[in-house]
Amino acid sequence: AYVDTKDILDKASEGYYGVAAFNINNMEFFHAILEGALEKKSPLIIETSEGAIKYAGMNDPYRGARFFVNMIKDMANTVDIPIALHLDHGNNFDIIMAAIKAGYSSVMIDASHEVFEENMRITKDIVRIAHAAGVSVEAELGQLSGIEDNVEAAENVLVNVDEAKEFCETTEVDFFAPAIGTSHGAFKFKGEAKLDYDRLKKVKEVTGKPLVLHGASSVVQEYVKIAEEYGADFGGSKGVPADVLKQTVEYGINKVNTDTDLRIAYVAGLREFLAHDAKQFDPRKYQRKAMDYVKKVVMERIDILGSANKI
Ligand SMILES: O=C(COP(=O)(O)O)N(O)CCCOP(=O)(O)O
Ligand SMILES: [Zn+2]
Repeated sequence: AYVDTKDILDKASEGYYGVAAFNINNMEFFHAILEGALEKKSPLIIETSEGAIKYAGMNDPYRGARFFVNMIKDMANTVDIPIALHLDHGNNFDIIMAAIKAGYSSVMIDASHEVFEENMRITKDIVRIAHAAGVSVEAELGQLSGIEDNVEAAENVLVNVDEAKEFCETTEVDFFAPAIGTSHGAFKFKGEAKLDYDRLKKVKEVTGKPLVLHGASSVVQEYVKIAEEYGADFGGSKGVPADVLKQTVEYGINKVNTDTDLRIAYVAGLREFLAHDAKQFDPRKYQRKAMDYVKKVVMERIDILGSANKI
């Protein structure tokens, strides 16, 4: 069934387990993810960034938003796991409105690069509009290093616990993303993967909200190696280890954003298949291994986060 993201995350917060939010840009990733979630009987959050919506809509965001809603809502209403569709890193007002109008379950307003008061003001406005339309809202405090909402953030700015308390009370966001040391992409840490667990625990205590971890991919070396065997160069790649991920769930993380792990698994499968089969040109065949690797990563992640059989 097609559900509100808030419903999935309130249950996860109650039960102290994590639900992965998988990013997609096309049909094949959606199918591979869905196969995995169905096999694990896990609730499923599908999310699309503004880039994904522009990509699917051939630069018409409302068309892109409708494409994803039609594909996902229709499928969701024919299967018996709860599925929500979330706008990830909403930054552009028109794209947030397009997602709400098209029928997304929830939207993220990411004004985390603004000063605190401004982030709060903008978020409060979006919450009012989204709630009036029955759509739940995510927002973020602090910054992940690397590219975020098209803004180059030089280094990590960790969430301030007192600000988090005031922010969540004032804006009434439904779920909240505290920056605790992760970053987007495949090169998250120079040295050891260290997250600020103490800060996370305090944010959970003072906000009581379902919490979101951005930049949560583990950068699974099994697939990095396969991709590199067939020509990829992912040297120096490092993600959030599974045991660290489990710790964050124990301290209150409930939505776990995962994009890079799926991208690496897919490109590993594609490279491997094409290196061994010089004759195949049917996209339903030459993408299958790539989709199988994505499905495997999805199922492994569901086991790590504890959302199997939680439907
Ligand atoms: O937090 C994450 C993913 O983190 P990951 O890189 O660790 O998978 N996300 O919000 C995914 C952001 C994807 O944006 P874009 O489509 O513009 O590349
Ligand atoms: Zn993110």
